[in-house]
Amino acid sequence: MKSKIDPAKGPAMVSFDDAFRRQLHELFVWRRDVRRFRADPLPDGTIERLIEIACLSPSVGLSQPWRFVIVDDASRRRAVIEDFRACNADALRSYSGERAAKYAALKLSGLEEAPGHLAVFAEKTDLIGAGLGRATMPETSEYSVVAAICSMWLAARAEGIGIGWVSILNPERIHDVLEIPHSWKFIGYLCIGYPQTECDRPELEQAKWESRRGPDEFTTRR
Ligand SMILES: Cc1cc2c(cc1C)N(C[C@H](O)[C@H](O)[C@H](O)COP(=O)(O)O)c1[nH]c(=O)[nH]c(=O)c1N2
Repeated sequence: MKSKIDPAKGPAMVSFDDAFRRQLHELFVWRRDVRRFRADPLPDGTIERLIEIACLSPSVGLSQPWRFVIVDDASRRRAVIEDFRACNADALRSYSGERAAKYAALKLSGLEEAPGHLAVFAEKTDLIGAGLGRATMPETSEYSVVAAICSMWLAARAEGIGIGWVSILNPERIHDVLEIPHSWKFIGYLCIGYPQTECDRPELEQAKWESRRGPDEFTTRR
C-alpha cells in the first residue's frame, strides 16, 4: 500500500477536533454485535473495503497475520449454518433450568439472513515481521487479528453496516468446509449486513442475560 507522505513536503499532519471526538465516542457506544439483518444486499466491494481498513490495524512485529476468507458459496454457507446449529444445541445442553430457557430464547447468529459472510484466521507460521514480539508471546498473532476485526467492526458501524461475530462453531469443521491451510488458526466468523434496528445497549443486556459493567469493576492499580 502506498504511503500518503509526500517526500517533498514531509509527513502530512492530521488532527481531530472535539466534534469528531464526540462522534467517535458515539460510534463506540452505538457499535453493536448484530444478529438481525435486513435482506438488502451490500453494495459491491463493501467487504473488500472493510478488509482494507482492517489491514490498517496494529499487528505484532508488523506481521499482519490476518487472513480473510469471503464466503460466497451457498453450499459452504449452508455447512457453516449446520455447524452453528449443532454447536448451539450442544451449548444449550450445558445449561439447565432458567438459564437454559433464557439461552434457548437468544438469537446468537445472523448466519441465515446476513448478505455477507467473512471467516477470519491468523497465520501462525508466516515470516512477515521476522518473529519480532512473538518469541515469548506467540499468541500475539491472534491478538493482532482480533484488533483488525475490531477496526472493521467500528468502521462498518460508521457507515450503518452491522457485524455479528459468531464463535459458536467448531474450528476444525470450519477448516474443512472452507479448505483452510493447517497453519491458519480460526479466529472468528463474521456476519455482515444492514441491521434491522439500532440500539445503544448490547442485545444480551436487553435479553437480561448479562449487563455491561462499569470500568471500576475491572481496573486496579499496583
Ligand atoms: C470473541 C467474540 C465472540 C463472540 C462475540 C463477541 C466476541 C468479541 N459475540 C458478541 C457478544 O455477545 C457481544 O459483543 C456482547 O454481548 C456485547 O454486545 P455488543 O457487541 O456491545 O453489542 C457473539 N455473539 C453471538 O450472538 N454469538 C456468538 O457466537 C458470539 N461470539
